[in-house]
Amino acid sequence: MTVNDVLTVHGGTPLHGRIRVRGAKNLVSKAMVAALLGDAPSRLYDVPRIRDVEVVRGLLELHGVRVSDGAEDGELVLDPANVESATTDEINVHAGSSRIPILFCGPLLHRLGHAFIPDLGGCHIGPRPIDFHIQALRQFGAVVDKAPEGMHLTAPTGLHGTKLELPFPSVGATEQVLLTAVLAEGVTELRNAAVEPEIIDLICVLQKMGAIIKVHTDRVIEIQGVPRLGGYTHRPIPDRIEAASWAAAALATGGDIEVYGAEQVDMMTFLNVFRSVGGAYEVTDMRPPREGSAGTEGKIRFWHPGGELQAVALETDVHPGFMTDWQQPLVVALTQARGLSIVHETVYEQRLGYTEALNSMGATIQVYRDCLGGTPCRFGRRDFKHSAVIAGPSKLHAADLVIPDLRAGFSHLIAALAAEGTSRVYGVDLINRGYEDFEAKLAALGAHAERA
Ligand SMILES: CC(=O)N[C@H]1[C@@H](OP(=O)(O)OP(=O)(O)OC[C@H]2O[C@@H](n3ccc(=O)[nH]c3=O)[C@H](O)[C@@H]2O)O[C@H](CO)[C@@H](O)[C@@H]1O
Ligand SMILES: C=C(OP(=O)(O)O)C(=O)O
Repeated sequence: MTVNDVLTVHGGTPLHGRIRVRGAKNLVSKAMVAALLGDAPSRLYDVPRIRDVEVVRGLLELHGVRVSDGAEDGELVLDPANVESATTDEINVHAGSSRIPILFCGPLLHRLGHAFIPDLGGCHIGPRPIDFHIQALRQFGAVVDKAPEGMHLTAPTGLHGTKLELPFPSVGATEQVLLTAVLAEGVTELRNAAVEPEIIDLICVLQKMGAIIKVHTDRVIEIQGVPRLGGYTHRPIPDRIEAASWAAAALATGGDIEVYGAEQVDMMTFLNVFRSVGGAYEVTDMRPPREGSAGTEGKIRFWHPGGELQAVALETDVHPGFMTDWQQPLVVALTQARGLSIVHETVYEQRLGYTEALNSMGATIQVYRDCLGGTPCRFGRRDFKHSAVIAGPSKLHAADLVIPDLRAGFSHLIAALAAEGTSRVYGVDLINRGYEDFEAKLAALGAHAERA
């Protein structure tokens, strides 16, 4: 953290105005990796300027992919004509910066026959093992060696389709299988796959490149390996996590925010909870251009309609459940709801640590080891405080806060904006990992915040 990595936030002003979300962090970075699999350039639109994109761009360039900006703002052209090896030292510059490097395994094995993967970064919200990834890669025929400096992989006899079943519908492991299976010889069947909208969008990207992928019911995905893939041209799904984060900010501060680019279909579960808490929203669909009239972009307007917010019980879950990344920002709004809200976090075992900071601002949140909900969960009767009871409404007051991870960071920011007085939020640069231009957006919404 640098001395300048601090935001002074003067709270108590409702956020009002409009912002725009671009391509989803959790799709864009994977689509960029997918470009490695093609033998022709790919074109990706609406790429946000966020840290994870910079990391993936750096790693691709180290491996010989020419990445250039296209004519449109946010357009990237990725040319994999000269894929080449990079040294472990060069790659390790990106150690600890993102989770995406693990997805380079399959594409690099296909293109180079070997791969080196640095230690992963990402949010500290539990141990986040990669055992499903390694097990899957081994089943495809990869030899995986873990070393102190990172992970080395080879594929002495190539990669071959296989039958897999994930112990939990992991997003990353499903992507790992997709990015490996598309060029593997033969058929791959993946059971208990994740089916998040970002996964479906990645499948669309791969299909545009020439892949054959069937999504069956009951979380089964079948991939028919093909001998070659071309490039793609793709406009990604919008960032539903960022959209929900601004929605939570509108509710917590008593404000009114129009989120351009937000799409209802990917946010249905969030919208139901938002309405149950007492938030109001209005969906305006995108209008395609017609003869004589320009098209208009879709948006969702989120606002606090006045009156009291109501407590809710919610459980985070894999899609189509309530997404775990929506949890932290929404909990800030729940501190303003009357009654006892219950949150059962079933995806990550340690994603409630940030509630201590909210308590230091006047919230009343108690965390429990028990499962406070009916969704079967891997963390019950173990030493993980993964359920929370939030008693509200609480008057929040200013505090000094240190940002622990991306979504908790955004929730600290919302809490500081909702609180009376002036807070200092340390480590705000972490928020750039997943929220494009968040300081400019805050200013556009009328927030009073300045660096240091
Ligand atoms: C870059 C990206 O897209 N990040 C998203 C992705 O993370 P990521 O892909 O890392 O999340 P996973 O879906 O893989 O993780 C879900 C759960 O499975 C466990 N697990 C996962 C892999 C494994 O090999 N072993 C294992 O035990 C994890 O510890 C976690 O408890 O999906 C998460 C769940 O929607 C989101 O919160 C993250 O924003
Ligand atoms: C957990 C998250 O991301 P990552 O997997 O990149 O750490 C997130 O975006 O909230």
